[in-house]
Amino acid sequence: MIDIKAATKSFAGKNGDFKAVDSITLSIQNKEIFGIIGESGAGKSTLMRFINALETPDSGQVTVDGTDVVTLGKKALRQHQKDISMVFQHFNLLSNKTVKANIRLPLTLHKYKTPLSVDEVIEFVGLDDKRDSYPAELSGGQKQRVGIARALVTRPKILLCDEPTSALDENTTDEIVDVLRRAQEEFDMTVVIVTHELGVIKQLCRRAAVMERGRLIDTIEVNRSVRGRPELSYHERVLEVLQDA
Ligand SMILES: Nc1ncnc2c1ncn2[C@@H]1O[C@H](COP(=O)(O)OP(=O)(O)OP(=O)(O)O)[C@@H](O)[C@H]1O
Repeated sequence: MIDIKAATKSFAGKNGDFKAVDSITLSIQNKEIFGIIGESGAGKSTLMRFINALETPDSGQVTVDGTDVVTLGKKALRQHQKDISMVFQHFNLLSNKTVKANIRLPLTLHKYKTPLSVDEVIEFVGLDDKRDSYPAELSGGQKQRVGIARALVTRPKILLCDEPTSALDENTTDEIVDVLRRAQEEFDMTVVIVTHELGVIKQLCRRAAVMERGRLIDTIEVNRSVRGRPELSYHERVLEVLQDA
């Protein structure tokens, strides 16, 4: 589905150019939930942004669904980007629009072949009672549900999530992880998730790439038999961590 071959991207740094992504080769399968992990600045977001061509590698190939996305013309690029949605760390909601209007926004910007209905995605993310609220009236978890609903409404083939839970507390993180897992199953998407939170990878992904200073240092099969325990309450987690139970 997604094939990245020897992709490299340099940026200008204080001490001259440096490679934010350094000759990375990676395949992500259709309908997979794939994780990209690494410390801040490792190049995770840049690598993920190759997929929807928000960044273009200086050299190497990025192929999505058989199409080389590096060389696409304007029209084909727009079509490619319409098949891909993003979920952001800080939600990127418009504060002067209601939940419903935020979710509808992509449909007002472009024509999509088979969009979902706004009501359907609002129900899917569990925000029926908040449809007329404004972002300032929502919790962080609710804001991210809006972000996910907005991403789903166009019925994307690929969902790119950039630190989707990093602004959330642990229990809310588990709820959002659950929404993302259900979304992948229900809407049959390939999901790529960039995060530095290992627990999120463990709960969601079958495989994960580990990046360090622009390089792919490992691709790991995640052992999901010992997944996190989202059923624990906040108090139980506090006891588990602080008392090492
Ligand atoms: N447009 C840009 N111009 C210059 N430098 C950039 C640009 N985009 C990213 N970088 C630099 O490239 C490196 C990798 O950035 P990237 O955002 O891909 O890392 P990351 O692993 O996602 O880190 P974080 O979790 O902090 O976002 C960083 O040093 C960053 O400052």
